[in-house]
Amino acid sequence: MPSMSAIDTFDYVVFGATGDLTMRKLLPALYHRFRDKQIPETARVIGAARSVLSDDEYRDRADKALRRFVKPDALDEDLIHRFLGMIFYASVNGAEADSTWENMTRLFDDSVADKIRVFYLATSPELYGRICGNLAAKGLVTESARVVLEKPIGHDLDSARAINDEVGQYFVETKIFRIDHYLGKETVQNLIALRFANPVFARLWNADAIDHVQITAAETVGVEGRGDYYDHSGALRDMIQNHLLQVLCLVAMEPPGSLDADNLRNEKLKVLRALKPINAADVQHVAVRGQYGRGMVGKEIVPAYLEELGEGRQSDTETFIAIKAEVHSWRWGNVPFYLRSGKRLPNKVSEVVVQFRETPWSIFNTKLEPNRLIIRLQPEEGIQLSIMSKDPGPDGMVLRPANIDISFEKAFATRYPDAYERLLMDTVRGDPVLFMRRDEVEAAWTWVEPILKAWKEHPGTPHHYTAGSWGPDAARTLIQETGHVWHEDMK
Ligand SMILES: NC(=O)C1=CN([C@@H]2O[C@H](COP(=O)(O)OP(=O)(O)OC[C@H]3O[C@@H](n4cnc5c(N)ncnc54)[C@H](OP(=O)(O)O)[C@@H]3O)[C@@H](O)[C@H]2O)C=CC1
Ligand SMILES: O=C1O[C@H](COP(=O)(O)O)[C@@H](O)[C@H](O)[C@H]1O
Repeated sequence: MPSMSAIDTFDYVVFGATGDLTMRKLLPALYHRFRDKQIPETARVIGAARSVLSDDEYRDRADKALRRFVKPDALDEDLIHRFLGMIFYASVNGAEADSTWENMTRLFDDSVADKIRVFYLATSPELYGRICGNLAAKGLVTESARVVLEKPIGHDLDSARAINDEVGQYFVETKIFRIDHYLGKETVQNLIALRFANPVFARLWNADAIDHVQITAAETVGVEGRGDYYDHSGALRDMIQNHLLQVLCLVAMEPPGSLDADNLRNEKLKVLRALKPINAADVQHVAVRGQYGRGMVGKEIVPAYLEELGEGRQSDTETFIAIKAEVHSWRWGNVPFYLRSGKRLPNKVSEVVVQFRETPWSIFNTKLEPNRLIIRLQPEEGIQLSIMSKDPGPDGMVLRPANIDISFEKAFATRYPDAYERLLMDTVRGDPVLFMRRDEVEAAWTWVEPILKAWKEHPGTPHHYTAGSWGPDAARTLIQETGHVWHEDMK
């Protein structure tokens, strides 16, 4: 995979330039790359949205966003000033052919034909096809142009296919970058290193040695200002269909022949296609959905989901989900993969827990805990291996679990770039290895679709959980049925 070396100059056009994602993630990511001298000063960032703003008015918003979302120690007045000078704004409705496209096209009048041009679509996905069609009709899609599609790609399999078909009319697959920011996280990429650069794990990575795997993405936040989007989406679409399934793929895939994009993505695709299909009758046994009520996260009393949505709103959208998945392959036999994600949980933590099988026989009086490999994706990125160890002392062979603990922060003493920094640079480089191919996205939708359908046909109320707890009791029961416990309950 490529390193963070200087990249060629480019024009980066962001549709959705006034939105939350651009302000919170994209502009800070570009600023950081500029600060590290990766982006040349001849590059341009062109914001596009319907709001009518001058370049300076938009720069003013960008300035505020940087001061709010970049850590103070990375803010430098001279750098900010120079970075803002690279930003332009075009007021245009990307979905309308007869909108004010001249605001954008004039910015390219003098542009060199082969300058790299990236169109990043940070709008609602229903607009992707129309925006691409209009870009093509206005002559903006040059040989060196590529398009970045934010997740979610669609709302279900049909809409994902429709978006892929539409965008595919204007960009060939190799020029389409479907972003899943989890793949840009250093620790998620490190799963590949852990598995394929360390034979000690490689030889144990199968059903003979592994009892089960837990993949958790827990958040303390609620839906913040994104209630309208979230209520239409829910945790299954928002987190499982993309981020957690991508992590599962990296944990479960066979070794790719190389790190070439298609080799890697072919292996991930095989995992998605090997997931045991969930039929309608199974849904209630393998998937638990929950919605948070009022509670306490840390020291803060927080409102219920319905209160956050707004007065009088009713909703059966899930803010928590736990699923038992199985990968039907020789390697994984009957190893359950438990996936779990939720908002308003006690801690912000994303992790993979690989629990190994118990010893076949014990010569000790102490109960032996199974070995566990905990890959902490965020925060406090690192790896922990819990092993049974002799308790020091004269009392004989008393054993207790102890941890081999690697903190990446201590081991590598470096700043962890935000996932978007890496991914945005890859879109300029034209490197698709950390982006989802069309068939992967559609395979992921194919797997989650029966759950979505079952919930639609039998709406029911999601299980209640109190904000600040680890989700509904039913999630505990789901995993206990196969004799397992969630990681936080093991302690
Ligand atoms: N926010 C986040 O943390 C994440 C967001 N995403 C995805 O990114 C996308 C954007 O999310 P977010 O920033 O939160 O959304 P927002 O609602 O905050 O922003 C939407 C943006 O799109 C612009 N817009 C809407 N319609 C048009 C149009 N017809 N032509 C041009 N611009 C338009 C809006 O500006 P205006 O009204 O001025 O046109 C605004 O800038 C969504 O697909 C979301 O699911 C994915 C992961 C995380
Ligand atoms: O894509 C999304 O991810 C975030 C969680 O990302 P993380 O990097 O903080 O783990 C989630 O809050 C949001 O709802 C979802 O759309």
